[in-house]
Amino acid sequence: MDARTVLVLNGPNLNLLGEREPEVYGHETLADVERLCAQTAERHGLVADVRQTNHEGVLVDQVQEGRRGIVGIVLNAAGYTHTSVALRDAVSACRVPVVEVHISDIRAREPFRRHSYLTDVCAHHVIGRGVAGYAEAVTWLAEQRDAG
Ligand SMILES: O=C1C[C@@](O)(C(=O)O)C[C@@H](O)[C@@H]1O
Repeated sequence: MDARTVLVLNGPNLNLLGEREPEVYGHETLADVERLCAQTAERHGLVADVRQTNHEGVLVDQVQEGRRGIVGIVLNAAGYTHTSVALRDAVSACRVPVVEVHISDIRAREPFRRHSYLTDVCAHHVIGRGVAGYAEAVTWLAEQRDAG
């Protein structure tokens, strides 16, 4: 990772994109997300480093790894969004902007999804825009870098 890196972190069950509740998350897979992020980053002269883990501590480690010296982090923490103070604390410690992404509109789903521990510590949010939201998030980070 270096000053051209956008770190794209995906939490639990996002490895199942495409087969998991397609009526909610669509038919695109994590490989499609990876391709989209790589292409979007490349258009801005950046490099996307896309990862996925089902483990909370690993996600915390990955956020810490990206906390400085890169363009920013795109974070779809999936289920940990609604449960993890540890992840929120890791995001708070970041010196680079973190964009919260959700494929579905968590504000319009079950009540337990409406609260995010991450929202007020993230610099920007792209929620309910499908997989295309990842491209929006990468573009936002690229624009921030260009403006800064
Ligand atoms: O796993 C996920 C995916 C999600 O983060 C989304 O991208 O819409 C929304 C979360 O509530 C859920 O637990």
